[in-house]
Amino acid sequence: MAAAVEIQGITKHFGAFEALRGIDLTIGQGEFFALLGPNGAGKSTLINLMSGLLRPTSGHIRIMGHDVQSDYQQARMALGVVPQELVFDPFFNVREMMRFQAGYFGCGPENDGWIDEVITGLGLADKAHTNMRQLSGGMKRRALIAQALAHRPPVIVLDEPTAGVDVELRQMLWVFIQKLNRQGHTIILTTHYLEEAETLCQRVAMLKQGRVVTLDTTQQLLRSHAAKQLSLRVEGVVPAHLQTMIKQQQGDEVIFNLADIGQVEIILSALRQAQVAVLDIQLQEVDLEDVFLNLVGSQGGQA
Ligand SMILES: Nc1ncnc2c1ncn2[C@@H]1O[C@H](COP(=O)(O)OP(=O)(O)OP(=O)(O)O)[C@@H](O)[C@H]1O
Repeated sequence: MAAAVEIQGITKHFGAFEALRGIDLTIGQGEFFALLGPNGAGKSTLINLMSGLLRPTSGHIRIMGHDVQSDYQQARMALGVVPQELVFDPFFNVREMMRFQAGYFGCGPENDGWIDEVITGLGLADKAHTNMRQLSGGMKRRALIAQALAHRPPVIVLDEPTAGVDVELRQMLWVFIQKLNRQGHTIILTTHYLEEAETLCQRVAMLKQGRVVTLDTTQQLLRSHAAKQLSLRVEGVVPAHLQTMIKQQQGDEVIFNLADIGQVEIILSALRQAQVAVLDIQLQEVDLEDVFLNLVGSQGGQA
């Protein structure tokens, strides 16, 4: 698979602080890729390096084969970044803003069909002639997504695109982005909604303190981090030899990590022998959130 994004030996220091400590990552063309990590892990810094807003301390990034520093114009044209913050030009309406943005990347009237497709796909059709400053917060968010897509970039980066947006926009955005992905666009997503990454993304990189701590397919990550969990309500003290399998214990509720389904019988018979009564049983699938917390912890960022 040809590379959409190649990140080689990237470090980024802010003074003495090392925000990125050597990132190597290749994202293939047509992938739907998740970049995950706790607050401060370095996701936005990496995205700002990809878009050329920041310069790396060392290393190289290429977008669709174009070096972000030595071939900035081509690299930037290949990339559409939906930023976290709502920053917009208050003087344009939605369509004008998109035309202006596309024009900045050298697109002319031939691009208008695409602009209409994006406006419709994001549910902005009846707001196309509304001035940006008159849009509600949710509509502004849609318009900013549209703006990032205006020049039809092959690589699309979505930095927390659904933070604080309503369910309707979230669903509409994902239907549209999945359609673009099927058409061949590469999608890179950072999100705190891990179920989104689990549903949408084929591969996941997890960042912690400026390093990639895990890089794998979503399926493999879920498979390799204990396929299931057994949640029990018990009366009595769980025997010591089962303690290493316990993921969490609160009051009478105990959650066990299962490496395989055969361990259910082992746990239940050990409890029976120890005369611990089982009041309730639930078998649960592990989700990406469990994997994430296992690997990076909730305090995985850097102070
Ligand atoms: N301009 C800057 N000057 C100094 N430190 C910075 C600067 N930009 C980012 N940092 C630091 O670099 C680290 C990584 O920040 P970054 O914003 O990339 O994290 P993040 O993973 O995107 O976090 P979040 O999920 O909160 O958006 C943080 O500790 C942050 O404080």
